[in-house]
Amino acid sequence: MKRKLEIMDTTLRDGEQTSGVSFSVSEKLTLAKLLVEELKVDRIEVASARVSDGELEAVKQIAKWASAENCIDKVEVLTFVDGGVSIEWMKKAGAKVQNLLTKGSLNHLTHQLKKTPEEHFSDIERTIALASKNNIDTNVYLEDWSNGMRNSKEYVFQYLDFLTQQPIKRVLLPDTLGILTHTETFDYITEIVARYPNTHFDFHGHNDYDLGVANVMEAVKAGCHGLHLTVNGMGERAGNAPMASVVAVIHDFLTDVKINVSESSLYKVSKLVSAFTGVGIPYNKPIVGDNVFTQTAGIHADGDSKNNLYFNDLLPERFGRKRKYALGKTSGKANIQKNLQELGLTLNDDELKKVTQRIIELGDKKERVTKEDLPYIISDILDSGNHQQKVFIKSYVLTHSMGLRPSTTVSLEINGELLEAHAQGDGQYDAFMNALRKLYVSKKIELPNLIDYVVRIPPGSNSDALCETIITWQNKSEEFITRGLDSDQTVSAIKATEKMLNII
Ligand SMILES: CC(C)C(=O)C(=O)O
Repeated sequence: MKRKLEIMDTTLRDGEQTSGVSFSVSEKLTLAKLLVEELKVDRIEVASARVSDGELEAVKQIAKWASAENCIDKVEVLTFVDGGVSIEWMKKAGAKVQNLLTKGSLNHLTHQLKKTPEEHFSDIERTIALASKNNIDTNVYLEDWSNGMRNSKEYVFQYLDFLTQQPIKRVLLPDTLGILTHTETFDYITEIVARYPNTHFDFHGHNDYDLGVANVMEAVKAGCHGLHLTVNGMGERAGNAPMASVVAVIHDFLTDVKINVSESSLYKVSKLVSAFTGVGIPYNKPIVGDNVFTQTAGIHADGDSKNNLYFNDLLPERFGRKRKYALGKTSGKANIQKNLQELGLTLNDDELKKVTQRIIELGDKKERVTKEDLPYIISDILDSGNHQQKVFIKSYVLTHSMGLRPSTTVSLEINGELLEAHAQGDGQYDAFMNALRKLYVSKKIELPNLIDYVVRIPPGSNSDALCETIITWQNKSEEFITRGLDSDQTVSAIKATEKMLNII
């Protein structure tokens, strides 16, 4: 039978200790509901007592909602050994579970509180009794517990001997400074769980050495009963163990425990927290980063079509996401084919080769191409293929300087003959057209009139790779359109113009 593991989310308390982050009252309420109702965490720590009027209002609103939903016991507040001030604050807020911050290392106790263990224990005992009297349940944090285990183990066990006799619900073991290795985490928690088999222990891991997830894994293996996590790993300094990675690790590797958290809501919650905090999610953040389900190398896309050779157990669909195939220098035909399939498009070999070539060229220019850009590239390539090219724009110089009229020098090859002209205009493109007109007048050819000029970027594309210029021309009574595609707006107009020169 699987052992139940409680997940406590502390995004709204420790997560808010991320430098520069502050949630508004309504953001806290929205996230509290989402964490409990949709992500289905067991408990949420929503604030520190006494911090501000805003925090009091946030906890009041969360407590009101949670009471109405019969889940007030899931809402926890960090409190202090302060002679009852935090308890009064809890009463005003309507919260019913306090996470009391006490000292888990002799170092903190003697240097910060300047008390003896006995004095500290009796202050704690009074605080717990006062809470009970006011119908408030108590969990107890042993701040700096990890250092305590390393440097003052005797104190930690003296304290736990006392604490486990108190009317409390849980003991919370923080690696406050994120100093533990995974082996230490395993050894310390194994020792503690063996010594106090009837006590519920949570582990609260920080990520200073990027060992947050590894330590949490070892804490679970060692028998802890609950974990403290934050969405996107937000939190003090390097943050806390991140919710999404830990949930995936538990589901895939720690199969003797069960958790309630819903994998398919992780991405949505992660995005919302990022939007509320303004803290971006790194592209490569496991599970929730933008790029983590994107195959970039063509060989991977090819392998995906052959018995899913490049899949692992982290299937994007588990997390409400989709696999993507990047378009760029290294992506190759297989990635393009995967994107074409999604768009419902097919190309022959020659067209596919040309599209691949164009994407490689854009990649060389450091441009990022997306699936939404593809129809534009294809249309540009198919369009170019329709005309026998007899005019080539060989080179041009466009100048645009403050206080001077824009000017262009352009050199053209027409049926093998090289011609050059210089002109000024009201803008760079106007100067370019004036130079072309000069060249064509010398050949007694009248160029069509430009009657409409539209610039757009492929809709839905979130890349900055491409821009399309669509020009409508009038040649005597006939109207026609040419299009140019490039990452540079003026160049896209020049490409559309070169097409016109090859049509007339
Ligand atoms: C404030 C305390 C509980 C904390 O977050 C820690 O010790 O890591």
